[in-house]
Amino acid sequence: MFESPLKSNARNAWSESQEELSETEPVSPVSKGTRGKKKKKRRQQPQQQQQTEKRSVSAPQLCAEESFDREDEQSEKRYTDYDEPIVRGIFQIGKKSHDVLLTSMRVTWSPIQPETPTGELTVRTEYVELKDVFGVKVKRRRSAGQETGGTLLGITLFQCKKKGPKLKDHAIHFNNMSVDHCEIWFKKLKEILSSFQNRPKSLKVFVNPASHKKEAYQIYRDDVAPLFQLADIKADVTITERKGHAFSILKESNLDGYDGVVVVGGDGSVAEVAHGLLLRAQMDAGRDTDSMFTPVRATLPLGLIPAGSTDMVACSVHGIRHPVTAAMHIIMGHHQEVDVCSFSCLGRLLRFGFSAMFGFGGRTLALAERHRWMPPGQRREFAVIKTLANLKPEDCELSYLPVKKVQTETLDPEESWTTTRGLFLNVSIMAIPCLCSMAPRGLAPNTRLNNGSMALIAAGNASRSEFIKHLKRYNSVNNQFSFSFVETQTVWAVRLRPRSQSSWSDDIAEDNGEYDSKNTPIISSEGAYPWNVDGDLLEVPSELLIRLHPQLLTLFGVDIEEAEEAHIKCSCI
Ligand SMILES: Nc1ncnc2c1ncn2[C@@H]1O[C@H](COP(=O)(O)OP(=O)(O)OP(=O)(O)O)[C@@H](O)[C@H]1O
Repeated sequence: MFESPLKSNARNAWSESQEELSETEPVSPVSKGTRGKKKKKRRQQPQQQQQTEKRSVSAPQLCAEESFDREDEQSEKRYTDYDEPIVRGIFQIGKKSHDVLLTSMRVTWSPIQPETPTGELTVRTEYVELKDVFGVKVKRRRSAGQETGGTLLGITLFQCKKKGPKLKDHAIHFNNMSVDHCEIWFKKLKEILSSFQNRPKSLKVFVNPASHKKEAYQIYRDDVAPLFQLADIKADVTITERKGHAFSILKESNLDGYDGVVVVGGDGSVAEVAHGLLLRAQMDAGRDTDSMFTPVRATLPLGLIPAGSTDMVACSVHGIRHPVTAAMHIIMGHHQEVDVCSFSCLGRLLRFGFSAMFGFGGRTLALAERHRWMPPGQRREFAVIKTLANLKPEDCELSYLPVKKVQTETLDPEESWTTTRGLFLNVSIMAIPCLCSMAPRGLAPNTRLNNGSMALIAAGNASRSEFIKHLKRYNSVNNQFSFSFVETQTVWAVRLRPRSQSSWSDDIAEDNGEYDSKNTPIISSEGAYPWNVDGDLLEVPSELLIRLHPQLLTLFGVDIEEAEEAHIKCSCI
């Protein structure tokens, strides 16, 4: 059936605004050559050509094999290499009429030009691969306020284009006012596009309206939803009302009809949704999460639209903090397997996640959380400065399972653990690189999204100034690990048991004199130690076990090698 007028106002407005683009940029030029002498027999005089053009406009050629004579077949081969032609016709692209051919793999077009007196003709053939096309729409001109009908102008293809590290949408207009002509092209293109299996058709979307500068909904509405509509993706949107809202929906709802889950927010939202998806998978598979279970993979891929303040997970999987790039990865169905950690205490699963920090990282977050009344940037800077001022090492027993040791030895797993006891300013465990503007190469630059291992980065006891130098190097070209007190390991599992007598509640006691007047709630529980797990505060009463689970989750995105350039400098230290 001939679709259109476009279904929603938003879509109409979007599509019609594309009509303003009178000239289409050239896309993927394939040949600039001379097709003169060889093609002489086929070349028509301008009058003949006009007739052909008129005929094609009212009657597009469906390219059944028998519809081409031998010579035509040869010329088609030149266009398509090996691809069978499906339909061929004439469209105006930009200001010129073009001979346009659809095959199952691409749309190819070349301008129809009169022959020169010498018979030489330079033809610029261009094409767009259908694997890069995510939408096709009928293009109509409508007057202001008109919602249906309108003059048919042709069809528009929407292409996903790579520009540096970004993905962008790009419209290519094929103008032809014949309804029959456009109908055939539209139907054929739709058929091909709907056959791409990885591309989602229905998504569950969570938008956290409280993320960062409270712009998540606007980002979704303006940058993402119109692209989903162009790609004919149905989006079931929940605007979360509180922490844990997305988690409870994922735990309890029927997710059968969805091809993926999308979160619009920051790392805290991503962590909540990733944990929800993974926990749901364990529940569905009957895993006992109160034991040393082997987790099953999440069934649905997760898309991340960055709208938070750090967006480390989104940056690690897209290489850039750019909502349109993130949306295009979802639409095109780019899948990236990602390693995930589980965090358990006393044999019980606390949560799934990507990264954890103990010591400086945990204390800073705990302090920032207690000052939620401050604006986010100010709160973080305050917490970093205050924690640095009170910098104290943690007395811990740190054990880890190094990757090499387990691979090369067939020992009892317990004997493979390496254990050290000592004072640590900070201990980080990261399953993914954790790229962010403050650490453009990543907090763990030597780990990859799915290399089957985690980075353990332990900063031992050192002076405040040495520790600050180490932190500052995350935002510079110098190696942040080339300090004698910093040790890195590639590991499969980590156990950390704090042995300090003083828990982080001591920091609160120190802090209370100054901040009681603000009525800041004390969120610590006696004897619990603060961990920063994906930007979320996790209070752990005793030893925490962190295990790596290779490729447990699929994200929409690609593995990137290059980090986003740091545009924002960290001014807090
Ligand atoms: N309506 C809401 N009001 C308050 N908090 C919410 C709401 N919906 C979700 N949350 C919670 O807000 C927390 C923080 O959100 P999020 O991570 O998206 O933003 P952020 O903290 O600004 O960004 P980042 O984590 O990248 O620094 C999440 O843990 C999430 O569960």
